Amino acid sequence: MLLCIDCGNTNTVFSIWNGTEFLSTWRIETNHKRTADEYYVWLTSLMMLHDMKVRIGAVVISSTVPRVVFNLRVLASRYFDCRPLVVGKPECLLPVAPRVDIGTTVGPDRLVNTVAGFDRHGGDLIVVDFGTATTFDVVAPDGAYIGGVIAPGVNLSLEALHASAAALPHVDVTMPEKAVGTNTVACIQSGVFWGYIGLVEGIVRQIRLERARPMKVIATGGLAELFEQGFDLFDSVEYDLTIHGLRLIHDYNKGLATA
Ligand SMILES: Nc1ncnc2c1ncn2[C@@H]1O[C@H](COP(=O)(O)OP(=O)(O)OP(=O)(O)O)[C@@H](O)[C@H]1O
Ligand SMILES: CC(C)(CO)[C@@H](O)C(=O)NCCC(=O)O
Ligand SMILES: [K+]
Repeated sequence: MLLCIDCGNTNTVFSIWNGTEFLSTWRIETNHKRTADEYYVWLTSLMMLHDMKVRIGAVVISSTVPRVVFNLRVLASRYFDCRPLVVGKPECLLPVAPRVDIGTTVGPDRLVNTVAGFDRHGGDLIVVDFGTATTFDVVAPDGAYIGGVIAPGVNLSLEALHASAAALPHVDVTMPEKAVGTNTVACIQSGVFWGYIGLVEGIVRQIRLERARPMKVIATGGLAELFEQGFDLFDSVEYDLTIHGLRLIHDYNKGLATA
């Protein structure tokens, strides 16, 4: 079985692929201090709770936090007796190389989203990921990542307001009833919610103008659903996009190794 690990700046997602489907998806806060032993105890407890008796024989990792990769490598070698495939490392090949400025390192999550989006929808695609940052990945007709947009994430924007303005409380994001807030919380919710609707609309419009062609827009990440309701922003919302891309990249590299 294949263990797919998607490590973001806030959360890390583990998912087990049995060759046909993902059996389970579990989420843990990202923390570079967590040891391989801690990961293993957590993982095996969840497997036992779900009555899963699986043998993991391969691991694929995408990490936007370079420091956590060390302990995840130890996890793979100590407990699963394998060398993990790490997206972004030279030994991990992609079906199509990204076309960006020389010396630029593209976030591995964005490369993975590109591969997954292209597999499901083909090229001329914009993948919007609502994570710690809100990213837009632009996929060319041949499946290459050719650039995109990095905007502050929704929760990050809310935290920044609370942290920097003495009178502004911590607020959870939600869709407000009206744009005109009649109390502080409603004002903040309006600013962030309608602000992000406008941000997505504006960025997509601008990318389409620049590319001068129709571009499909798909969304992923925990908050995609919130922005999906009632608005025509996305052609589809796919929560499993990153994990799907990890599996594809693993299969692609395995195919090359055995070819
Ligand atoms: N309605 C909601 N209100 C507030 N937060 C939400 C809501 N729905 C989902 N979330 C948050 O979205 C997050 C899941 O999103 P996702 O995994 O895409 O990004 P992340 O973990 O925040 O960032 P990263 O992937 O960069 O670590 C969860 O942390 C969850 O708390
Ligand atoms: C933008 C984030 C933080 C989104 O997770 C990540 O993809 C990243 O750290 N990227 C590196 C820079 C880039 O993608 O151009
Ligand atoms: K993510």
